Amino acid sequence: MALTEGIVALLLSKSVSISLAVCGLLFFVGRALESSVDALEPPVLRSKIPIFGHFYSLLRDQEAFFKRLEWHTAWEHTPDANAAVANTHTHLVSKKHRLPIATLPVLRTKLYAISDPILVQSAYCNKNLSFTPFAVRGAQKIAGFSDEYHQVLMQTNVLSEYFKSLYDGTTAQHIHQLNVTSLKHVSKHIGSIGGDGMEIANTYLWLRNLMTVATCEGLFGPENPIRGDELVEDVWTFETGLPYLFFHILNSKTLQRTKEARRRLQLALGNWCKNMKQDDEQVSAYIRNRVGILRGYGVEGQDLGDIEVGLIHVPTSNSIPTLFWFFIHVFTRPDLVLQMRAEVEPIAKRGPGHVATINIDDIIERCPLLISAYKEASRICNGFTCNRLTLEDTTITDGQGRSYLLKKGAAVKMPAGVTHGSEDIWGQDAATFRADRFLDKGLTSEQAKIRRAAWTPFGGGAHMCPGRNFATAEIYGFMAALLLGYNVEPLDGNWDTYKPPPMASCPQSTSVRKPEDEAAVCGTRLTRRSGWEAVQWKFISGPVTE
Ligand code: HEM
Repeated sequence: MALTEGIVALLLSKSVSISLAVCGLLFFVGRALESSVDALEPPVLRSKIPIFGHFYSLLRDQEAFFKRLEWHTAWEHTPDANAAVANTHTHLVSKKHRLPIATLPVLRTKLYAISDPILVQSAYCNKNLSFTPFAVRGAQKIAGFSDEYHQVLMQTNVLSEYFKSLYDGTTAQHIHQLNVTSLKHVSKHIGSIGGDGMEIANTYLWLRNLMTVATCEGLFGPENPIRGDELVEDVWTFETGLPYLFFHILNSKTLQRTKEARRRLQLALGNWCKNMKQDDEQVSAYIRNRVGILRGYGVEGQDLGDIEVGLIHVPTSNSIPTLFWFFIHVFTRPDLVLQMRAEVEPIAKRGPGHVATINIDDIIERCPLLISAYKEASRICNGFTCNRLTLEDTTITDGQGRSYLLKKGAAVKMPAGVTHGSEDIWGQDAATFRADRFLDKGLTSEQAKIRRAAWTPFGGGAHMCPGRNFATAEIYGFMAALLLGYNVEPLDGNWDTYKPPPMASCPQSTSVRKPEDEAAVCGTRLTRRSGWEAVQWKFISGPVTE
């Protein structure tokens, strides 16, 4: 009795009554503000914090937000096993459900989160789901270009021509050229390692700086503007600061540093663009085409550099962390190194003058373990959240023929981190690296189909990454040469005692997780393998050779 009276007194106390009233009000305001949800839309998942709860959690938790959503707990009536007649008595139990897709109310709008691989593919292929509105909104914030140019973007055809030019510039013929030019820079670097070997103080920063310049050599040609240490650092300062530019996060120091780095990059690109000849075939078609489109719309000189900065980080921000994790997974496993080396050895052609030639196409066709190990590394480190906007009411369908209505104007988010880490799809050991996972035998055709649909490091549909074949060729070529020609050891002891750095979570502005503390990544020692002491590397891709 005393307890009941105590509870009643507490409920009637002023502060508790006010709190309950505020919660109640927020609840009803939240529900009143929520846009209506059709019965055919995906099931609604509400946040515990009304109105802006999902928005806040998404900003705070980034990709981890979607991992929490995957499992939804609901109370359900379950038949009582002890009842005399089955189903006559039920009791309520809390059950976890995997949610393949959900509607998340956010303020007055809603977003759909999809984690079922077949639904994800159905969304990628749907023409009513578009990336373009995000590109328009994002471009001005990221590049910081003038309102005048923003008007050009909105009122002309420039954006669709620009996107098309990216894909025209990455057809097979252009990719072969990019592969060979970029890997030539890598060859020069590792070819200069002498008898004493090379000590690298920080493995991540070594790969980052080397591959940033190599990639830009391929893209910009002999007059590549991104060569000096300061500009390479600027590319990464700019890339890391993108969320600050995009969401106007007012951390003045980071924002200021990001804007300063952006300005230096814009000036370097502006100078380079002023001198770039439209018919210079030493410059990649990927860059030439899009500068050509802008020139066609009257953009010239420094203005070109101001806009081009918006994509400067794209070719490096994902490939380099992927290469780093691939490198770590492989070289920390001496047995795997031996197996992969045995696979690569027959494809390297030794010629006169200590030249070893590696053909990228041979790696793709004849090194299944290397390719599987790469895919596995990328499955684990890629946490891309794909964004699309529904331009019209549209439906997508899963593998069992269940369809879901997606209403016009809603954002669609597809977190690859969830599908890449799913134990249902990849097995109980989904969280660990298993080099031959992508060679698994004995899968049913359904399982194999789901795995194919669930590996989406490059996105999908009309906006699937146009640089994917360049990125993978750079990584395959570099790793093949390291496996063949070098012993790779950590500076601080042997690999058995080495602990790989923890992975940071993936911000929405990028696709691949970096090491949590880049500055603390351990160093590596590279020494020449016996029999490969004087080798100089040469790469071939398709018909293109150095
Ligand atoms: C391992 C390396 C890479 C990964 C994981 C990666 C991943 C991605 C992803 C997830 C997207 C978004 C796709 C979508 O929305 O469906 C994308 C778009 C894009 N990527 Fe990559 N990328 C990589 C390397 C590159 C390289 C080397 C280049 C350029 C040479 C490049 C150029 C682009 C461009 C231009 C887009 C925008 C395409 C569009 O919106 O139509 N990427 N990339």
